[in-house]
Amino acid sequence: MIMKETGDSKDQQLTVALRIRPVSLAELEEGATLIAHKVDDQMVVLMDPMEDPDDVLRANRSREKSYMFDVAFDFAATQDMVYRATTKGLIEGVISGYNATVFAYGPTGCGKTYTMLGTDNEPGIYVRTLNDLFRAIEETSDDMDYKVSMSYLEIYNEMIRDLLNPSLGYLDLREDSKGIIQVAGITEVSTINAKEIMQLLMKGNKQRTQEPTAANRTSSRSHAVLQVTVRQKSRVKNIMQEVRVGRLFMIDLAGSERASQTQNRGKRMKEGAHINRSLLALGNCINALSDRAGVKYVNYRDSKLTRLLKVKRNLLNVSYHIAQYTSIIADLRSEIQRLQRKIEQQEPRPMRSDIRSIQAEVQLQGNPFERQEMDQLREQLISTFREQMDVRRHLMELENNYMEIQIESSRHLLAIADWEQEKARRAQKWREEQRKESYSKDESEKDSDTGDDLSDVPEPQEVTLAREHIAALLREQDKLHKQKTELERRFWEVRQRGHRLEEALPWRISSEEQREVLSLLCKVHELEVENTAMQSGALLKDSLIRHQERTVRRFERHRSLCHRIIHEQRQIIHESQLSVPSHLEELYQAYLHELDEGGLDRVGAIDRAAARALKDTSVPKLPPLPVESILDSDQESVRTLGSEYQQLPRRDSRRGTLPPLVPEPDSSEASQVFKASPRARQIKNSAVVTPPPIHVNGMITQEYVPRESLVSLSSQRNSSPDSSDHCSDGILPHGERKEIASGTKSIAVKAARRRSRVLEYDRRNLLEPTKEHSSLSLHSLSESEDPLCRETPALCRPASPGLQHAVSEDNLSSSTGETVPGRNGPRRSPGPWLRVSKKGNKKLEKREESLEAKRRKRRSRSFEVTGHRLPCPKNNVARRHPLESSSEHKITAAGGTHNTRGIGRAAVQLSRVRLLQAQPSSGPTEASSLSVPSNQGGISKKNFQPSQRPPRLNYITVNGTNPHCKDGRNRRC
Ligand SMILES: Nc1ncnc2c1ncn2[C@@H]1O[C@H](COP(=O)(O)OP(=O)(O)OP(=O)(O)O)[C@@H](O)[C@H]1O
Repeated sequence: MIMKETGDSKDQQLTVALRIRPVSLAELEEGATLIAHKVDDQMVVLMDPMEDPDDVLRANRSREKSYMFDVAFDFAATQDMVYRATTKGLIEGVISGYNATVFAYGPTGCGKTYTMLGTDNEPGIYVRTLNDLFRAIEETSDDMDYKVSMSYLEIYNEMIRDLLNPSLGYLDLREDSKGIIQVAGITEVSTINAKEIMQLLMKGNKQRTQEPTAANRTSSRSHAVLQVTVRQKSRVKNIMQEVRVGRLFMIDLAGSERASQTQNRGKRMKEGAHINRSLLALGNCINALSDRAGVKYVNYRDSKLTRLLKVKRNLLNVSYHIAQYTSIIADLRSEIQRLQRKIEQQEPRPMRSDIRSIQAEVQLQGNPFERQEMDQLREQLISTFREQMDVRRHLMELENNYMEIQIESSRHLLAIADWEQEKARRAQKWREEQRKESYSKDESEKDSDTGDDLSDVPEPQEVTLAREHIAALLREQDKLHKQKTELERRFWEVRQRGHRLEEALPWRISSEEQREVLSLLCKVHELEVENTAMQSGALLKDSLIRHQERTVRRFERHRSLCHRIIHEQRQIIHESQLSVPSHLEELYQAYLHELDEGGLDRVGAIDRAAARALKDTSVPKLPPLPVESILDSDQESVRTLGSEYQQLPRRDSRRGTLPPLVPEPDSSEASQVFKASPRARQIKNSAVVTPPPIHVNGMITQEYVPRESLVSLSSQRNSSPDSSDHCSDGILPHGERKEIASGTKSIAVKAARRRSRVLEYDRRNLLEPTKEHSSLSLHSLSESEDPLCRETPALCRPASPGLQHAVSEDNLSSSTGETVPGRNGPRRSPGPWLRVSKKGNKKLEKREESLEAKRRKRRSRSFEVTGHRLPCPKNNVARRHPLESSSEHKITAAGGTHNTRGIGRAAVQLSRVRLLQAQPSSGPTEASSLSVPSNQGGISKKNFQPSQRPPRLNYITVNGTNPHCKDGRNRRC
């Protein structure tokens, strides 16, 4: 019987095969009969040798037994059949680093040695296995480096002897540091010669302890173990070299016997006892290993055989020493050099066909006169093309510089605007202090100490420097503009010259082939020019995308600010239990709905996606540049971009109705303040396709084109020759910028004028017909700038005391010399807020009026600006509206008491909040695009606060796997 075992303890495979030995001649002579019969490939029947048909008492008690095996062979089976069925399949595993054991088990004389060792003519499993093993190694030796060693030993009476060198005596079993059992001092033979191995084995087998027994004349009284070790490692050098070791044990066990049958006595009997004990230990181990329920402990120590066969992990990782790294590196270097030599030896192949070499070939075929003519023409063409390219490149550089100057200018303008804002804030503070002091003094004293001392506030050095820089940048810009105009003119001329040469080709060159070659040359040049134009376009596009992304980020920031303001105001309403007009409530519901739907998030997402798409898209192929508009290639990119904007979903256009941006430090405040400047209008009318202009109270104040885009686009506009008449910078008309630089007028003054114009316009067109509207100019200011105010006046009421802030005492319109109509017009019902204010002191009201009258007389030459700050975020909001002051007279008109001031302050705050929302609004028509269906789902959100939005639940789905096994154990299944 042959058993084979493979794998480690977690994956045992045990195959049991049975071969029925033929009856020997001697046995036949003794009248023996065959009692084992193979029924099929797996079943064997063992007849009852004592069966006697005449024995009536045992007639119905047959002792016939059937046994099942993995494979069953009868006496006709050959050595090769047995080998193939039991052992051949193990070889692949062994050379891959697995262990395997094949052993022959059975009673003495059953044919174990014959099966394992065999004869010269009929070699058994040992030799056949080794033959196939060596063959397999040879087949894979290109990639792997193998080392095969072999040892042959016997275990006799629990003692180990080296069969290849018996003189060594008995050997010990030892376990090394890695837990591998080794036979200390055993002879290991490294050979791949099968014949040699056979001789060695035969020789070793003769050394084996054999004694004649009653059952077998050459009975083996020991276990013979042939151990074949295959070590392998990859031939590819690596830092961590993996060495795999596979072992194959082929064992010819001593025959199990019954003392009664062998009739052994004395020494033989003692041998038999050892044999049986070790076979029992082996049987126990096999049973334990083959127990599928998972036996935790396998007792290998009961016999030397089982200890030797103990299964251990057999993969060794060898960390190579640093010296070996050096050798690996050296190997790799030499490999690189070898490959480099190989590349060098290869014939150089032309990468692409060169137009000039083709031309040379063609020329060789033409006549000398034509050749000369062609040479001349070619030279002319090439020099023209070269010149064109030079000019084009120069233009690109200029445009780039131009853009940088504009960005730099924007930065300085922002610094100036910041200072104006700061100045206004200080003025406001100062006025408040003065006012407080004035209350504690009598009337006569007030006249002497209420002068305007702020005119002497020294300007910080950085602001002065900013003004100087702007002046220098303006000069630089002028210079660049002139250079650019000149270059454009040159480019035009050269381009025309090239065209004329191209047109002259047919009549100057008669050879069709040569004409073709020159045409090709022209084509190549055209492509080069196009390429340059594309690069220029790509640069512009990149810049626009960057600006756009920044704009979106700013919108998002601003949106979160609005959320916060709405939320806080809502809380005040809620806490004060104020009644909210129904239309305002509807708007609020619409706002909540939008939040729920994530509409604004989608807008942001669309923006980002569009920007990404633009970024990812390769530079679009531009159409051939017409000579007359070659310089407008960049504008073409802008157009493309514009059209891409247009293709965005409808919602995207709503961005135009969003509030104005809170500028970032690098953006241009001026471009914001002067958004209605001629320059901006020029851009609006340019070829750039943009969403509809944004109306604030009927006036076009801003286009959708982001401010930063305005800055960058301006350079492109200026690239056309006819742009020279316009302002030379991208932000402001030249004159205005010079004014800023010289500091004769502040930006604030300019903005105030514009604001007043808007105010006046609004008052006339929008507010007066609405009798409900307040006559307070302060309210008017806020309402006039907010479409929401027009639709929902309640929104524009003063905020609760919780939002009170300081109030400017200046009249914006009077400071700019323009009157505000309707100041004394009908007042809006004060509502609950005003009711609160009316509790004020009338005496104080009177005093306030009187003060106001005096102050108006002393009003400074220019208006005073205030810089109210919202609680958060400080800078952005404040900076955004440096000029949004409210005037003292408004307060007076509202009642002139302390309490009324309080109302006014609150109103200022509220109006500021709303200004942020309102400024870029598109008026009523566009504003409608902002509104979303109010609470379509009919869900009541009356008490719903933004902060109380239900948490979003994320469900995590684990696909198909249960972290716990069926058996409940927490391990990977
Ligand atoms: N399949 C076979 N075909 C022909 N002869 C066989 C076969 N099997 C065994 N024999 C012969 O039977 C005899 C006993 O065989 P063998 O020595 O191999 O038995 P064994 O199991 O090794 O006995 P022991 O355990 O006592 O060593 C040998 O002479 C051998 O040649």
